[in-house]
Amino acid sequence: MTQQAKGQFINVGVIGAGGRMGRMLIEAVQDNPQTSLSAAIERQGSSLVGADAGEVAAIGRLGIQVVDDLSAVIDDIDVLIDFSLPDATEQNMQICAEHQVAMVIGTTGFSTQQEQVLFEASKHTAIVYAGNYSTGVNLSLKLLNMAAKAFGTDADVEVIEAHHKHKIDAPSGTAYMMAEAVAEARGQHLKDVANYGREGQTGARETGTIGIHAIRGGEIIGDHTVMFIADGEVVEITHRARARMTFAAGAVRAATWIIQQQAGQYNMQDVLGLNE
Ligand SMILES: NC(=O)C1=CN([C@@H]2O[C@H](COP(=O)(O)OP(=O)(O)OC[C@H]3O[C@@H](n4cnc5c(N)ncnc54)[C@H](OP(=O)(O)O)[C@@H]3O)[C@@H](O)[C@H]2O)C=CC1
Ligand SMILES: O=C(O)C1=N[C@H](C(=O)O)C[C@H](O)C1
Repeated sequence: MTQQAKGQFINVGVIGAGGRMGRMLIEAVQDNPQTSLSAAIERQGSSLVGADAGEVAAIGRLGIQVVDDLSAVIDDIDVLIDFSLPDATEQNMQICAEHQVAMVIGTTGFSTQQEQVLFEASKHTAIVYAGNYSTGVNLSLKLLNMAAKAFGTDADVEVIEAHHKHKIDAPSGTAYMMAEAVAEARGQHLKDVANYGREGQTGARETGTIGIHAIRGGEIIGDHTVMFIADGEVVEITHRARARMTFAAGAVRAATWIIQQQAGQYNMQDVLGLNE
């Protein structure tokens, strides 16, 4: 029987509780009628350890102290939401796999080896992993699939993303997902056709390649545009995030869904039923 069927809250732990997303996630967990914050975790040495998680998120006291050790609170957690750093998420996946605690992962910038850790962890527990938890971006992936199939390689595709100056990885996880959606629809592997930025004597554009470009500045929350540049016409599919809460609310929705799934790796399109 699921937590919901028993009429209880789903106990959610948040990693990176003091981060831009962590604070939003604490608020989103408390806003969702099915979920309740049961643990908030920060890195060792963080000045926030010992603080009240609700006060960190500016939503008032919750009586949950920020801790620096996931293992110490793992038994209090049904689903762990992790938007932090690749190295931290890598360790957390191993702890969750060992304790069979479900995860919702938003961290971007994984190495190939870290993607392998995710694959192994998902044999033991249910994990949603997505570079973007907004409904709009996941819908855009479907539109990109349609556009890529319609144009094939008759259109030159360029992906442009823009984010705040604090972002430490590039291109964004969303830009990768979008480029992958186009490549897959055209029967290509992204690694064979991606062209990251351009500089110097590049030569003429090669048909079938996908250009990917990252802009960083100010406090841009997250903008993505994919251009299909064909002879005589250009189609642009653009998504602009207006508030981080759209990602946080999506991740909490994913938490309410993943608690009912078998071990395995899922994405936000699975959560939204867009893959049915
Ligand atoms: N999938 C999606 O929809 C979205 C994904 N993201 C991704 O989420 C990630 C976080 O983004 P953002 O919130 O802006 O970044 P922040 O730097 O604001 O937040 C990261 C938080 O994680 C903390 N942290 C670092 N190491 C550990 C650790 N070992 N254990 C626990 N906490 C730790 C940091 O602490 P400290 O600062 O003290 O080091 C910080 O509070 C990025 O990878 C970003 O790309 C962001 C938005 C949406
Ligand atoms: O770091 C961010 O802020 C964001 N990261 C995600 C990504 O890398 O795609 C999602 C969103 O665009 C915000």
